[in-house]
Amino acid sequence: MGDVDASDADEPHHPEVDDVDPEDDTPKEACGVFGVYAPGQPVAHLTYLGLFALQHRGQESAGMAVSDGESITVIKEMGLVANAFDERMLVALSGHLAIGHVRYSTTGSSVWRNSQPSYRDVGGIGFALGHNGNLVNTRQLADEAGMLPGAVASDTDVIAELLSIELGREGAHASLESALMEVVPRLEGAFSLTLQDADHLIGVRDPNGFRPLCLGRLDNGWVLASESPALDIIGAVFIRELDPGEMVVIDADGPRSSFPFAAERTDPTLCIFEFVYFSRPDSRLYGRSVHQARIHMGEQLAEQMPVDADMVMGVPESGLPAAEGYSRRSGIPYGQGLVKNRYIGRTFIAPSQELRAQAVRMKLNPLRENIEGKRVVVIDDSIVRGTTTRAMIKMLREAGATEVHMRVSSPPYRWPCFYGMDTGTRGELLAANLSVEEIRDFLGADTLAYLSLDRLVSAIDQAGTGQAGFCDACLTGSYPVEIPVSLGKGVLEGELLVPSDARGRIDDGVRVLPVDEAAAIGARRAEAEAEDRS
Ligand SMILES: O=P(O)(O)OC[C@H]1O[C@H](OP(=O)(O)OP(=O)(O)O)[C@H](O)[C@@H]1O
Ligand SMILES: NC(=O)CC[C@H](N)C(=O)O
Ligand code: SF4
Ligand SMILES: [Mg+2]
Repeated sequence: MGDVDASDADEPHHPEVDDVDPEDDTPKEACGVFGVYAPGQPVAHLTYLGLFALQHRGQESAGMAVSDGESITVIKEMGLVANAFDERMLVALSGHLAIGHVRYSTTGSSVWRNSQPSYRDVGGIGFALGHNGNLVNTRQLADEAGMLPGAVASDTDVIAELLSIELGREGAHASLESALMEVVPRLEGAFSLTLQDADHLIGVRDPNGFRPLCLGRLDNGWVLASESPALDIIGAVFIRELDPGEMVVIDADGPRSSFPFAAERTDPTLCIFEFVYFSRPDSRLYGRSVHQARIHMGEQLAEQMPVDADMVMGVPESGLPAAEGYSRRSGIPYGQGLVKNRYIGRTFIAPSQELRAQAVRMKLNPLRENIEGKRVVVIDDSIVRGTTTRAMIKMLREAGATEVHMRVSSPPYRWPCFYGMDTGTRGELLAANLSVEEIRDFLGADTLAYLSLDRLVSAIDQAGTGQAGFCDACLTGSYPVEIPVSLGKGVLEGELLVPSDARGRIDDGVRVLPVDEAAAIGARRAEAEAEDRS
């Protein structure tokens, strides 16, 4: 197990685990953060439960830091929450304050050293930090602070280092809060943070609010979490979402707010994919039910792209609510056409190259009796590289579907994300270089249609009123926070930088295929054809 105390929290003495399978082509999650301030309560257990509820946001590593007012203990391990902690460990972790983290890496490879929380102890102030999001000025910050190559590998550790430098400046800061006021305005990109020192729990949300963060109340305490189901699971009452650009400090006097960012930087652009795919359906974002929003997406899709068919089915899990909506609006009966193996998470890793072709069948299996002889409308929330969708359609035809009409409850995913989701480069994105008709042909569907952006936004609006404003950069190429010319996951690890190819907008009239992207598409087609032959 990966238990360490604060004194050796930064020693990379654990076996390193390679990056997750490069063949896995489903969208990657954003991380999950959690924090609880609750004197007299088993905060380590509460953090365990909170992280369990956020497991869908990251499955590479899990960790927590617990303070008893004197010292902070950090425990982190590669893998799932259930693997990282056990009862014996949690019982030993007494304290009144804790933070927790589940990781899906976006800057810095998936190794124990980069797992979170990050811990530092400087100038008599020990602190731990958990981060959901991704900085876009990581290299610049590391250079400005004079960090030596290899000193840190993740953007989160850069934040921890900057805080350490501030706390180490003679007479500059008496508290973590004061150091944060200095450091967070220098960060650019996406960051929902939870932090703690011995006696304070702190939450910070970047001025765009790319990633969610909410505040909840326990009988005698307070909770911060990426998503509201993490509050439900520990019996906390949802109070509100933190505002973009807000910092909340919680201690014995309760929570207090401040806004450390320049007012002109505040520009709410919550990731629209939190509604489409990332967040749990039982989450509330911008005061709206994610489940209801997904149902409305399906209804809008039925209005926008109707089709004559016998049955509507969803691709489990996240395609199911939109399928319900499509069925309701179209009047075509809803049925279950696929069963998903519940023990395979979102980061299913194909055990070997040979087994990769079977990977989708291990994840999804058709219900022949429901499909045979039917014209089916298949609803999914998104297609990233399309391998899952392509294999799934083939499976449905083998199970006897006479027609397969694919409907996607979001627009084509054409641009890479730099704000906390790891989708790879443009060359890896199916819709980046192919027309809808070419994608339909590649997937082997009879028809294919995507929900328009206007209708997607209006579906979310139908689920409630209140704050709005979205990032839709992966759909439009319009990035709310500027991306440097080159930005890649290994920006601090000496890897060849991956060109972001991120600027500008799609010109639908002209498709320009850089040589490497054309090669990537060609290779994928050849691979698919080889699969077909086997
Ligand atoms: O680009 P593709 O290969 O077509 O993959 C896209 C699929 O991956 C995601 O589902 P995932 O299985 O990760 O999770 P879910 O069960 O929550 O829907 C997404 O919801 C699509 O179904
Ligand atoms: N997906 C995320 O939110 C990742 C957080 C951070 N950028 C990391 O790589 O650890
Ligand atoms: S680029 Fe896409 S996935 Fe990334 S934050 Fe924006 S909407 Fe979300
Ligand atoms: Mg899915």
